[in-house]
Amino acid sequence: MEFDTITAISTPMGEGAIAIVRLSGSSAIAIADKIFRSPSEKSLFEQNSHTIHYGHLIDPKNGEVVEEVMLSLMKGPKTFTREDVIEINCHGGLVSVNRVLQLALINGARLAEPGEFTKRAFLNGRIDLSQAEAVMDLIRAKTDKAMNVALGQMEGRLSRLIATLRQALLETLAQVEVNIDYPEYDDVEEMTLPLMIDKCTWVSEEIDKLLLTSSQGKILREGLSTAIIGRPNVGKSSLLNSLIQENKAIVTDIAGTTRDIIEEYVNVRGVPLKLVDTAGIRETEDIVERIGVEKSRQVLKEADLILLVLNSAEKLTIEDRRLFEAIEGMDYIVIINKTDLPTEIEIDEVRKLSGHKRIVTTSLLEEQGVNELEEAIASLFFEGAIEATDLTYVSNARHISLLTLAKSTITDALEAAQNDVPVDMIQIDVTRTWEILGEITGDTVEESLIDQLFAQFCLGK
Ligand SMILES: Nc1nc2c(c(=O)[nH]1)N(C=O)[C@@H](CNc1ccc(C(=O)N[C@@H](CCC(=O)O)C(=O)O)cc1)CN2
Ligand SMILES: Nc1nc2c(ncn2[C@@H]2O[C@H](COP(=O)(O)OP(=O)(O)OP(=O)(O)O)[C@@H](O)[C@H]2O)c(=O)[nH]1
Ligand SMILES: [Mg+2]
Repeated sequence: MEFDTITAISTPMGEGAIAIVRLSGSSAIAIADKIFRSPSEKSLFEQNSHTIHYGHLIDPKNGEVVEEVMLSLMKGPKTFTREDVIEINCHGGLVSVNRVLQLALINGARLAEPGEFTKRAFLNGRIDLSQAEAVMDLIRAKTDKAMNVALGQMEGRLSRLIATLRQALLETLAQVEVNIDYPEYDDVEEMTLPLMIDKCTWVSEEIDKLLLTSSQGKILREGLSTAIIGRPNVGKSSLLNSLIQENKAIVTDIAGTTRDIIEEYVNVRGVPLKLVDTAGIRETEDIVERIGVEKSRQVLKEADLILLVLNSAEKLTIEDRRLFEAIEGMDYIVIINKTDLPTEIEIDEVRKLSGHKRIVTTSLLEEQGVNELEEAIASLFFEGAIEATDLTYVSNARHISLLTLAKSTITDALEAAQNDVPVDMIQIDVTRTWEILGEITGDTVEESLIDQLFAQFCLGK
């Protein structure tokens, strides 16, 4: 496909020693040639692809030197976008980068939309939609594991699996057509239904496997939403601070210190946590504190994991017991804090209240027990997890919802086939499944959705 030539700043604005302005499109080299002069005065058209050149940017209107740069020349189709690509490495700093961008714009390039370079890689067939989405996930990845999931998807793992499933469905549909067109087989249904049942069962099982990875995949991507709860003054904010190894949350000996929700991302032994420090939960007359307590209850509802903090130096209270009730059935770890003080808490009672759940004792003041807690979090997450490396994870909400939809249409097809529903009815469900799976890779997706997806990218990507 032929597109106009786009340009954008591909590095963060106003940060860093060097910045990159990127151009892509059929006139990228011509535009660069107009504004770039190397000491050898050789035209860029005479240079080989994938070479880098030192020189100056010159304003062709007045011959003035605009910048000193390094320029990379990459001729299509072996480029990020499959088009001719020029990358100008200029000095960092807002003025320099903007000058270079202006020069490119004045000389025939158009300002790229967010994600438009990656969109071209998609439109020119170098990557499919799920791979393009992985590029975005990669930028946003907060941990090694999240990055590996994105890399796997970018390399086309999910795409290949989806393509295999679609191919199987297509072949089944083709075979059904053959059976219908050649009715020398006296019973089309008899020929066709077992084949359909067989293939639909396989596709359905594969979709199930993918969906099974989705909760872990989503957590790797977005972080395990982890709420720190407990009565006022037990050490919740101290816990947040020691997990993130910074003093983000205010810690005082005044009960009711934390009134708003504090959120922090941390990487605990490869598990990304979105940690939420909450206001201590108690009945309170203070209006500000009460709003905080209400929010804490809300956070509690949405959490994937609860860290319940108790005070070792006090007897269990009715509020502690209520908290145990509130988190029943959820994943939680009990932390008995302040073990440096004389023990008052009824440990056996805590064991009973928490059932089989793990209990960790800490003295956050003396920095004791944090390692054990980290271990408990990591083992909870990876417990029973299948070998993470050779799994194709699904982590993207759009993909998960499409897979769920595909699962329901293939189940419809399967049930119909098992109940001797006429073949042409089953064909509709199988075709629909094929279409839905195609939306993941972008084969059967609408243009407006494509635009919307790429618009979420950062500028210059
Ligand atoms: N300077 C710079 N660094 C960058 C990028 C970039 O665009 N520019 N990337 C941007 O995100 C990433 C690298 N990703 C890339 C992916 C594919 C191709 C590419 O040219 N693919 C060709 C194969 C080239 C070959 O075989 O030699 C192709 O698939 O046809 C280039 C970069 C990270 N670093
Ligand atoms: N002795 C002792 N004191 C601790 C320990 N951990 C925290 N503290 C102290 O307990 C007090 C309360 O700690 P915070 O972390 O603010 O408690 P919180 O649960 O966030 O309290 P609220 O925000 O008021 O609900 C502070 O004075 C801490 O220094 C510990 O292990 N031992
Ligand atoms: Mg607090």
